[in-house]
Amino acid sequence: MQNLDLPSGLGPIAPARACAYAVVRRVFEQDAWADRALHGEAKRLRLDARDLALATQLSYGTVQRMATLDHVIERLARRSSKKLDAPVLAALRLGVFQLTFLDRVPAHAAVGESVELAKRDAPRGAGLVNAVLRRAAREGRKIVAQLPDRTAEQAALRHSHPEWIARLWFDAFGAETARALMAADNEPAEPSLRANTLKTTAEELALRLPAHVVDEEALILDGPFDTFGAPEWEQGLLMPQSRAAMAVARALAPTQGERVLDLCAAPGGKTTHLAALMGDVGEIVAVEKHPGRAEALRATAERMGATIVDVRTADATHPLEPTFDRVLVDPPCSDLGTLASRPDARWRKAGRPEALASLQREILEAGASALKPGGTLVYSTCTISPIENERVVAAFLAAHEDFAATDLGADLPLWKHPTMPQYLQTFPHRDRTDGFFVARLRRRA
Ligand SMILES: C[S@@+](CC[C@H](N)C(=O)[O-])C[C@H]1O[C@@H](n2cnc3c(N)ncnc32)[C@H](O)[C@@H]1O
Repeated sequence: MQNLDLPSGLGPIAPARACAYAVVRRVFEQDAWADRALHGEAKRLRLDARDLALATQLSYGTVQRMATLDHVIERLARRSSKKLDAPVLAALRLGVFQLTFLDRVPAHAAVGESVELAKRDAPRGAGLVNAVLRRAAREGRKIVAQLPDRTAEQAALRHSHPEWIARLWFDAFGAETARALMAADNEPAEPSLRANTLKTTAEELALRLPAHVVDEEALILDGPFDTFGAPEWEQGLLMPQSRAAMAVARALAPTQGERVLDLCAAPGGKTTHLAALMGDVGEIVAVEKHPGRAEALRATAERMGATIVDVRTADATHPLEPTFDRVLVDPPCSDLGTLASRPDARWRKAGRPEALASLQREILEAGASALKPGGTLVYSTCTISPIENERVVAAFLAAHEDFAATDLGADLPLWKHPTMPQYLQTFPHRDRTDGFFVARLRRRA
């Protein structure tokens, strides 16, 4: 593995581009998570909030558009991208992204700085980077505009998704919706935050941050803001969370003094939301299988002042005694509703919704076993995949006569599922938030 550290004193390379280049290399060469790599590189290069915003746009966009960018590179370089040295490929991807998909980047900056980046890490490839990017400045947009997207395979290349995702959405929702979903995944995610009402209010936070208030908890950022570097984060005043994710704890609607079970709880966006809705009065048992993630969840609960959270490191597939008033089941899923905010996720998933569905069914069964008669259970995923959503709930209801779905679509009519209006299904292209599925079930008293 080559050393990815950039030399200090970056000369003519803008810090945001240096950061984006390092992030792109870490994601594709070291299998790093894009958000963590970005956070680390931004800190190392001491980016201010404005440069961090640009570095985010450049690195996330380049990672998301990888398949389309490689197509352009291969056409212009007349060779397979697999044959290119890693630093050359990273510099080309970053350069072609800017020249082909961004409007306000001067071509000389996109070309010149990519050449400089390649020169430092792979000097012999700099000439190729220069030649390909000069052609990309003239021809890149046309090559992309001419890509067809009639079939799922074509749409996968045009909108830079793995073919299995394109096929899943073509089959489930038809070509038009599938294309719109994929296009939305390549746009920046809505930058929303939840005010931790145990410590502050959305109104108070809006006075401190570049953000406007959506409702009593939700805010949307209007300008650059380094969330994880901000004192408000350290003080536990906020949680980055999509508006769709906020609907989950609200659907469960716990009240003060209740005993609540949260299965598959880390990193804890919903656990801490449940605690806030309960005014930190009652009990939340938060179950997480992975010890490191469970430990991080404890730290998050503490930072956010959620003292009623009892984190247990355990397997959520194990049945429990029916002692809980409310249960949240938020199992692992294919994450297809969050591809805009997790740019590398689409390239990681091996296309195994069936295997996930069987784990989801097991965890839902265990959650149901823990619910008191008369209690409420919410099943949620951050994916757009009928086999993991509607079908899991349908199979569960068919096997459990004492459970019935209660009408969530009536509470949130704009987000109701297109064909099963008792459930919620958000769509990034339609709702400008993550794609979540939420079902609320009641156990007969
Ligand atoms: C979709 S995430 C949960 C997100 C979380 N509810 C939140 O709002 O922040 C799924 C979590 O389930 C955990 N997990 C996976 N399999 C599990 C199992 N069998 N038992 C308990 N937790 C599990 C994963 O480690 C991951 O943290």
